[in-house]
Amino acid sequence: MTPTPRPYKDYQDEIYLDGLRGVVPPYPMTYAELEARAQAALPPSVVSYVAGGAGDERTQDANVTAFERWGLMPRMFVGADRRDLSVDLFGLTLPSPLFMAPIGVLGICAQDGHGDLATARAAARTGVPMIASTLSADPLEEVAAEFGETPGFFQLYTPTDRELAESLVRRAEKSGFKAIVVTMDTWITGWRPRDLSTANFPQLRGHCLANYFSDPVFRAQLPAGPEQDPQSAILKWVQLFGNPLTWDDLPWLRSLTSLPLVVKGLCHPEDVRRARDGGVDGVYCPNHGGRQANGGLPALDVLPDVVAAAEGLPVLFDSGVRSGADVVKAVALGATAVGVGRPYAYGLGIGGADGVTHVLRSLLAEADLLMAVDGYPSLADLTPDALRRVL
Ligand SMILES: Cc1cc2nc3c(=O)[nH]c(=O)nc-3n(C[C@H](O)[C@H](O)[C@H](O)COP(=O)(O)O)c2cc1C
Ligand SMILES: CCCCC(=O)C(=O)O
Repeated sequence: MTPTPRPYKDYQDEIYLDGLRGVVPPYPMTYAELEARAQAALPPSVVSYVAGGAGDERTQDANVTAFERWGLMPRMFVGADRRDLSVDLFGLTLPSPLFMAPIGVLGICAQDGHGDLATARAAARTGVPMIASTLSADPLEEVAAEFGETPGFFQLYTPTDRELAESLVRRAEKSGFKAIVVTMDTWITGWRPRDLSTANFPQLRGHCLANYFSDPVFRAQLPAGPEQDPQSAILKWVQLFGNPLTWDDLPWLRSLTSLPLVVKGLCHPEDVRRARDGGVDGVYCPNHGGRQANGGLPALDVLPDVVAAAEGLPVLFDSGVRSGADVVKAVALGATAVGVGRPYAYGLGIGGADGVTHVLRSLLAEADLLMAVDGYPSLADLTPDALRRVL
């Protein structure tokens, strides 16, 4: 089936039309303003958690500036009046390459504490898939129930207890998630000075354990229900959370599900090849937004080698994407789908589901308009040849 091309620029039309009626856009139109407004609206401890990264945050900053080193070459006489941003991923036709990267403890960004549900509603409205984190304030079944027609993916933090991992995956399958994304780079948290100086990390646990507390396998290991004895439940979670997996575990991970299996955190081409040989359906190349390891390469710089090593397997990318132009550049460098993290968390912080919807629609409108102006009517036209390195 040929997907109908979507004019994402319709968001621009709506904003101008509103302007003619005297309506001032309620949400910021640049990332800098979005970040500033969200950081002013959210409590300082939430800001330090969301905005912070590892070490002196050099890698986190480099993720963003890496995009400045690439420029899209404009092409004329193309007549790009209809753009097609659709993408085939795991047998699904997605309306665009954009997706929402998994964000744990997302609830704290929303006024009512239910940020996962609000984000899922924005996914339903925009068609932009959400990868729901294991670490959520709302059980995955309730998050999935908000997706509407938009497919959702479940991100697994693999616990040390295999039975619990299996249970989480079974629940995700039953709830209709369309892929399982296993995150490899965060079985232990990196050195995060902002969280250390506010010492707020332990408090976050009260806001992200709904999937564990609602899990029968987890509950069976507790002396009493988490409702009666939250302390024991949290201690049990600390024991079970981080599994330093090795390649010997990959066959087991693969056997967990017949859904598409994606491995998140792969940046080295040899790891990509090995994961591919181990039967994964997609590789996901981020550096966790610079939150885990400082001093590494910007994620965008490793993307071309990851794409080459993936040999045609879908490559999901995130880390540092802040604009529609960044989405276009990541696609041109070979990403099949492109994720954002902090931008939508900030959208949630300033406007709940509406704020997330605004952020996503703005990214899509900007990407769409860039493809129109520069003469790239479809994603297939966006190849490395479309880019030049800025010297
Ligand atoms: C507050 C926050 C929480 C995150 N939690 C998770 C998580 O639970 N699971 C995961 O795989 N990645 C998590 N990530 C990493 C994101 O999925 C993504 O890799 C990163 O945010 C992308 O970078 P960006 O924020 O620069 O767009 C988190 C990122 C942030 C900012
Ligand atoms: C224990 C990890 C918390 C969620 C996460 O992945 C992050 O904060 O980056």
